[in-house]
Amino acid sequence: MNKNVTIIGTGAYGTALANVLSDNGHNVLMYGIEETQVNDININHENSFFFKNIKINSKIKATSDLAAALENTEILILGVPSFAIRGVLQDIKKYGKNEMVIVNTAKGLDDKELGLLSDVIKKEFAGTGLMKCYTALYGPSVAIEVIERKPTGLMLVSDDINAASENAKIFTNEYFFVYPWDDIAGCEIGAALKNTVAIAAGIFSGFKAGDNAQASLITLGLNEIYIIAKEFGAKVETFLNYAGLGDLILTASSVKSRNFRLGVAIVEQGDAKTALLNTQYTVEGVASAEIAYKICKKMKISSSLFEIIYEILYNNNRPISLINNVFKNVNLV
Ligand SMILES: NC(=O)C1=CN([C@@H]2O[C@H](COP(=O)(O)OP(=O)(O)OC[C@H]3O[C@@H](n4cnc5c(N)ncnc54)[C@H](O)[C@@H]3O)[C@@H](O)[C@H]2O)C=CC1
Ligand SMILES: O=C(CO)COP(=O)(O)O
Repeated sequence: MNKNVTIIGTGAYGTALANVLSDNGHNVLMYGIEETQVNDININHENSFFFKNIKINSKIKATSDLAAALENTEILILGVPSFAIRGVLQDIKKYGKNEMVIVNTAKGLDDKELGLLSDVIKKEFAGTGLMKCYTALYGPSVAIEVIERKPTGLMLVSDDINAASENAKIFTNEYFFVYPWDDIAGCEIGAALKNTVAIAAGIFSGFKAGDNAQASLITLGLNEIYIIAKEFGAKVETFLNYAGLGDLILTASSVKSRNFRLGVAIVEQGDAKTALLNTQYTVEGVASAEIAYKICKKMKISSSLFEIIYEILYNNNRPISLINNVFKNVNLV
């Protein structure tokens, strides 16, 4: 059955998902704060700020009026970066009218409590009557390839596997394959921290560290992510799957990843401070690096990669220190 879907955010990923859901016959309304993007979607059927010369499904509509956007919503997709989630939730609570299936797509953690963003979202909606169930979408899915309708495998995760199964069907089609899963902690920590590993992989690439080194770095990253995620009750199986291994491989090896490209830029521009000043796009791995570092300190977890990358990003340590030190004294599972 066709659903009324509202997407919060007219960014790259929100637009890509709008296209998938519109292809699947659902009624898609995007809410954006950038008037030019809203107009581009409605008038030209493009979101050219993110995707040059690419037409999106002409049935997709956009608005900058949040109350109107939430009028008949059955499925609500949070398509904004992690830093914007708390603010967006307050707005949704103000204007929301119906009980909605929440689908989070932000790949980040909660910087205030050093915990899961899903816990923040669930807590904010508790008692409002606005949340039918909480779900989140994770997996290797760079927006440009989704817009190009290239095959993509993902996981829709929820505490309730039946809710995950039911809502996975809304997204699934012949190029977008969504598998239901029930390990929110594993998926969320995997998705947030793979971005930081991708920055490290970009630094390795910038220094031409070699293919052996890249493969070892990705393996170390997966180990360290799992060691952290285990503390939150994550399942090991999540890390063998699209949300864990899949998204890590993609982001830590593709120049289509903004996190990977930041790592390369850090080497090209000499240090993280300069590269960050020149970065204008969303790079979730920077905030995740600080959160991972603090979680490791708090939980007394020894983490070679996350400690070194934190020092590079936040104390402007020399990027070469990653290559020189990351494989010394590692903690492997
Ligand atoms: N781009 C990608 O390939 C993928 C991105 N993601 C995740 O999706 C999340 C969003 O990423 P992108 O779409 O790539 O970011 P983006 O930078 O392309 O777009 C972010 C959008 O959020 C909007 N926004 C910011 N604050 C807002 C607010 N308060 N109210 C309404 N809109 C607001 C901006 O106007 C912008 O349109 C991130 O957590 C990212 O990690 C997940 C999978 C793939
Ligand atoms: O999460 C992503 C693909 O799954 C997108 O990665 P970037 O944010 O590094 O571009």
